[in-house]
Amino acid sequence: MTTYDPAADGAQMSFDGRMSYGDYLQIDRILTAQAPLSDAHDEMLFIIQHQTSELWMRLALHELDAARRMIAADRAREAFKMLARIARIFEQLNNAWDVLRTMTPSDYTTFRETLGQSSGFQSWQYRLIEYAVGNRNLAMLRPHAHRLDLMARLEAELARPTLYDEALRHLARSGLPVPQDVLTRDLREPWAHHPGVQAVWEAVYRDPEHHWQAYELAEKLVDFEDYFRRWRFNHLTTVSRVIGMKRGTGGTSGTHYLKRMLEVQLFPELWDLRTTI
Ligand code: HEM
Ligand SMILES: N[C@@H](CC(=O)c1ccccc1NC=O)C(=O)O
Repeated sequence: MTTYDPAADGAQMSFDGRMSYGDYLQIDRILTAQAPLSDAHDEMLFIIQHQTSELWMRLALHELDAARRMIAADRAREAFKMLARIARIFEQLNNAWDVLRTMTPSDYTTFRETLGQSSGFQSWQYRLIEYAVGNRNLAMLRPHAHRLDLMARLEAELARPTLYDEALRHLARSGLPVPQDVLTRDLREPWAHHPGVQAVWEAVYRDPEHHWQAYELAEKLVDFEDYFRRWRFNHLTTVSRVIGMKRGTGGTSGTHYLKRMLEVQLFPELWDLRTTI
């Protein structure tokens, strides 16, 4: 059998002056951005795990922005596709923990010191996601105070309605009795459980056929929160496996802090209604 020659099949082989794969995707820039500070074998894994996570977070933010715009324009059906994608992105991030978990405590201690006081706690994209979906803790702005550009982005996010705000405004426009104080709330505040909102969602879930779009939107939100929680849980489990009860490099109590974050509920009424309907 003769060796297969892709050129004979028509494959383009000459990229002098033509845009190639690497040009379009800026592969050189991505693949020169790994700079381990130690000789530890696992530091490359650690860096790539975080860099790929940040890339997926970039896409999640892109989708979250578009989903909110669609809901604000009463084009909820188009937002469903984006919300489904965001949940899948989180599934991807969840699966990625399996790779990092191959790093034992012995492996990690060989380079943990080189990380100094840096920590995922300072990920501004992660904070933007938390803010976009309603977990608006202003204390989390402080690690970014030295970067005015990032502060401006985080502040701009805090001035915008969250995903949940947009969903509730959409429901109000469609005629459901969303309480007025919810629609005019201080957007910089974290979401607080509201009985009037729960009553609206209860009405939707008691009669899905009459509120099909609101019902579908609610399930998309729950799905997202479900995957997001799994991410928090996987993080906590990985951290317990790798550093036990040690304090975090970012200065927090470590697993204790992460356990507390696991208690955050983004859309509390959507969970509580399951008990009451
Ligand atoms: C061996 C692996 C890891 C360990 C031991 C670890 C440990 C920790 C600890 C202890 C904290 C609390 C903050 C502190 O004091 O440092 C934290 C926060 C955080 N980590 Fe990790 N982490 C690991 C992997 C990752 C990965 C792969 C990501 C993905 C981007 C990540 C993202 C974050 C984020 C976003 C926070 C802030 C969470 C929040 O404020 O709710 N971590 N991590
Ligand atoms: N907080 C971790 C360090 C850590 O995981 C980390 C360090 C630098 C950049 C990203 C990190 N990932 C998540 O916190 C620790 O205490 O070991």
